Amino acid sequence: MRTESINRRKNMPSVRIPQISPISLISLLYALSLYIFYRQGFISGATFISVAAIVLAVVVLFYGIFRFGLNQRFREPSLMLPQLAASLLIMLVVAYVERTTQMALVPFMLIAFSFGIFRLSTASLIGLSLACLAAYLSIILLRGQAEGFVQAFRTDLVQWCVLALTLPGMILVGKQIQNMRQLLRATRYQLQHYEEKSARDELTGLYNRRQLQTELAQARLHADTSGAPFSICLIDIDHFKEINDRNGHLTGDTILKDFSRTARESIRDTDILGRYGGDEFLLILPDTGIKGAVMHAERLRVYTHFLDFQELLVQKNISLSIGVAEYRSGEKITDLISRADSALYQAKQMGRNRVEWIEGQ
Ligand SMILES: Nc1nc2c(ncn2[C@@H]2O[C@H](COP(=O)(O)OP(=O)(O)OP(=O)(O)O)[C@@H](O)[C@H]2O)c(=O)[nH]1
Repeated sequence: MRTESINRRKNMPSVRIPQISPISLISLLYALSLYIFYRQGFISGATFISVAAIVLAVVVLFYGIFRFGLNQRFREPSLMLPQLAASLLIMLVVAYVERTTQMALVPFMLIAFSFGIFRLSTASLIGLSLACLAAYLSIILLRGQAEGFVQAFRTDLVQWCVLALTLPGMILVGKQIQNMRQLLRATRYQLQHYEEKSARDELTGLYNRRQLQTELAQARLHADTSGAPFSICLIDIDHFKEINDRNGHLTGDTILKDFSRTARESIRDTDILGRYGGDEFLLILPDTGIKGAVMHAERLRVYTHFLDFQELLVQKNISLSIGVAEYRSGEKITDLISRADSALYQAKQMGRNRVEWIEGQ
């Protein structure tokens, strides 16, 4: 079917160049900020080089993991938690070793967390926040013990309190964003579902008349731009009124469904079959001229004629009359359908159970 083939095309894997993750970028920016500390004489060259080397190693490690698809082996392939934990750990260790870098700790920590709120569960976010706060408090206390609980210790403690009050706010915002994303995803899914449903005929599951008009317009556009031919077959089940009258409307419905299923199975992936109305069906054959279309129609007619409806029908079989027409460049779709309809009328007039087409196309 057409939708399936479109979906298949849409779902084809595109060549993706692995990128550096946002968290790795934050770590690199953090290393860059340390360069400023170093240039201004706040930290030693050795510290800067060591931190830069560690950050680079972590970035390369995660890049490699994503590049070779090793992340797919994990339950959460974005590896947000380990990435975030690694980057926060580096910042905390540096803050412990070089006190002045604490200035950069809070803003970078908040930026790192802001990425986490898109991927991590609330429980993971709370856990990570508590771990960070505990580690940061330990650093402050350890340093206070070593240097004495003086003014600097109180400043650090105030900064810690501010962070402790900011992080829950951040988690709250994150939860709101996650809820909104979930709602958006559900709405998009529902919209797709309704779109798909509105294009289908309820009884047979085939495209309905409205969708067929869209498909015909697309086929016409494609033919006009590419110069490739396309043809249509207007298919009608013979004496369907009689089938209904003799076997009941419900049996008629079953025949329509069974025929639709087998017809769908007998056409190419690129062909489009829809219910044009009542017992009439329309088959669009892209890249097919009149000869090919007549062949297709004839095959479908024979195929259908040999379908065994012994358990449903007194007359055991159904037959089709089919009118075929090839698109003439620039003509209106209504004219194309009208020619197929004339051919179908001819087929009915000539005794039914046959394929006809209008000569001189
Ligand atoms: N069971 C069932 N019948 C339907 C449905 N839609 C239309 N019909 C019936 O299909 C029949 C179509 O009959 P006609 O258009 O007269 O054509 P026919 O009996 O096939 O005669 P020919 O086309 O000349 O061979 C009508 O009796 C409709 O009521 C449907 O969804 N289910």
